[in-house]
Amino acid sequence: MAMADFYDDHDTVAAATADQPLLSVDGITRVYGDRIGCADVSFDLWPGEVLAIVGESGSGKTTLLNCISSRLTPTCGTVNYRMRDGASADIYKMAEAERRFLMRTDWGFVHQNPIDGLRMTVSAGANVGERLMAIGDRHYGNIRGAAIEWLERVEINADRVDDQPRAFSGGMRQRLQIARNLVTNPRLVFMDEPTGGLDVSVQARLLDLLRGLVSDLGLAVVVVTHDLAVARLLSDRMIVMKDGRVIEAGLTDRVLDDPRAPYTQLLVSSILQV
Ligand SMILES: Nc1ncnc2c1ncn2[C@@H]1O[C@H](COP(=O)(O)OP(=O)(O)OP(=O)(O)O)[C@@H](O)[C@H]1O
Repeated sequence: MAMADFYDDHDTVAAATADQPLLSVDGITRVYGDRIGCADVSFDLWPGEVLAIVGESGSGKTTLLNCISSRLTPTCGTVNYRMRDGASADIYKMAEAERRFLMRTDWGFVHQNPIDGLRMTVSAGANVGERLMAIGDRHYGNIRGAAIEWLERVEINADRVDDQPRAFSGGMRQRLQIARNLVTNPRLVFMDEPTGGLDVSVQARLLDLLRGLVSDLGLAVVVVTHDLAVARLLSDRMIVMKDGRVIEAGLTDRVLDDPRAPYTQLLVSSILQV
């Protein structure tokens, strides 16, 4: 497929496939030797839907996120993604180049630590512009213009465009990482503890910004968090993991207001007591 054709007919296809899942995860299991990372996880993610994966440390959240975002090959199970042309593709049967293209364009991945998702020794503008170049944009003026527009959208002053992220605060770096991910207009963004490691007031501002962007752009998101407040604010639906397995799933408000599994009840009540 020619890069320039990538976004053509997007709206037509999006309308035609709105009643089909964007991502279908079926029986995903990943073991590390005899240790279970995650076991037999299945769910569908719909276009524009935000799904939170919650659970305590070691419950398998990151393993699952990496398996469904093609960063870690599962031991068994399948992940099917509905491409922009409407066809469903098994992400582990794609050619490597096709998968990499998908990750640079239609998907985003926001790491907990912005250092893992940014290039620290190139300018903020280049960090954002680089993703546009990956989809074939070669016009310097356009790229710089889009980068500045995105910096402003994530509340970074345009006059910081030539600064390197090394000179940014933790919150600014995380917002820059978000801009870098969103500039290609992805349909699906994976986030691993996007507000972890930040001060509480910085977290609140970032969450607010993320919530606005997700809703304005109609993004589908899978967000891993151990923080139920993040799940409450961002997600429509959530799955609760324990020892690598899903022990409860449902609409976020339902799970948090009326948890059914004893473990979820414990999680929820421990937060309420804080
Ligand atoms: N590379 C690895 N090698 C061996 N075991 C691993 C590896 N990565 C994860 N595990 C194990 O898999 C299980 C799930 O870990 P995982 O990191 O997915 O959990 P998590 O819920 O994301 O935890 P955290 O919130 O602390 O990041 C744990 O028992 C962990 O020790």
